[in-house]
Amino acid sequence: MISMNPILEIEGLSLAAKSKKQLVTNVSLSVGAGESLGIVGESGSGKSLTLRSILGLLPRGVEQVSGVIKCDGRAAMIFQDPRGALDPLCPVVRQLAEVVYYRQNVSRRASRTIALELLEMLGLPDSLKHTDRYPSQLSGGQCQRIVIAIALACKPGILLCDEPTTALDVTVQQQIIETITRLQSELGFAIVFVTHNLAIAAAMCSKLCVMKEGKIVERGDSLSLLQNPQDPYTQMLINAVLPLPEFERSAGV
Ligand SMILES: Nc1ncnc2c1ncn2[C@@H]1O[C@H](COP(=O)(O)OP(=O)(O)OP(=O)(O)O)[C@@H](O)[C@H]1O
Repeated sequence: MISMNPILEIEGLSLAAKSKKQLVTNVSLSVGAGESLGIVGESGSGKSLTLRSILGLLPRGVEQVSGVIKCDGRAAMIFQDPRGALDPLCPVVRQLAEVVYYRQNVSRRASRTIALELLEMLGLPDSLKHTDRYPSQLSGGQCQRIVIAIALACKPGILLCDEPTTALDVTVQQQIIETITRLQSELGFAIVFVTHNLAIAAAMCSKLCVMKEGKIVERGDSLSLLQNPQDPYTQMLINAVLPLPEFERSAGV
């Protein structure tokens, strides 16, 4: 699965804990400009560590032992817990304007104007524009939209998403996924989307990598991988997606 015109290439990445325990082994992948790649796998399979290594954001106690990561463009990341990604003591519009100011190299006045435009792009209510609100005064979905706006303020060539909808309820999950997809088609950035939810990954991404115990066990186009999974672990993941119950249309129901 080599991408033409790759914006991100990872070659032979291995990560280990300070205790020498191997956490990620020989992971290689590439993502083309404007492409979306989903990384799926159960908890602890190494998805987040792989994603974090792209930005050099490995947690304390984990180190890269081999491999090369080439990212040919700006990368921005959205995390699982939107509230935790925001400063609780700073109004959200000010946080957004601050990133615009430093990343886009514009005046303070222009940074606020651009921040307000980003709020609009993310479909956030007008009330946020007039009164500066703190993260604790926003819903989880609104906080995640602010986090996405902050990521977009960096004008990324690639957006790294680490389970960005896991902490949200299902209807808000759907809205956030639609928002990311819409912005991708408007702005053209590539996406790496990490999730344990195969259905979400397949809906969002044209290509998938399946990770198990720190290794990629299968990869391919989303549709063919779902229709014809080769690895028993991928088959198990697909079978684990619960089907909707069929409602009986019996008399009186
Ligand atoms: N700071 C750390 N020190 C030691 N081991 C760690 C550290 N952070 C993560 N690990 C281990 O690395 C492995 C991979 O973790 P990672 O967070 O990448 O998994 P994941 O697939 O993203 O899981 P989840 O879906 O639950 O977030 C796990 O076994 C985890 O316990």
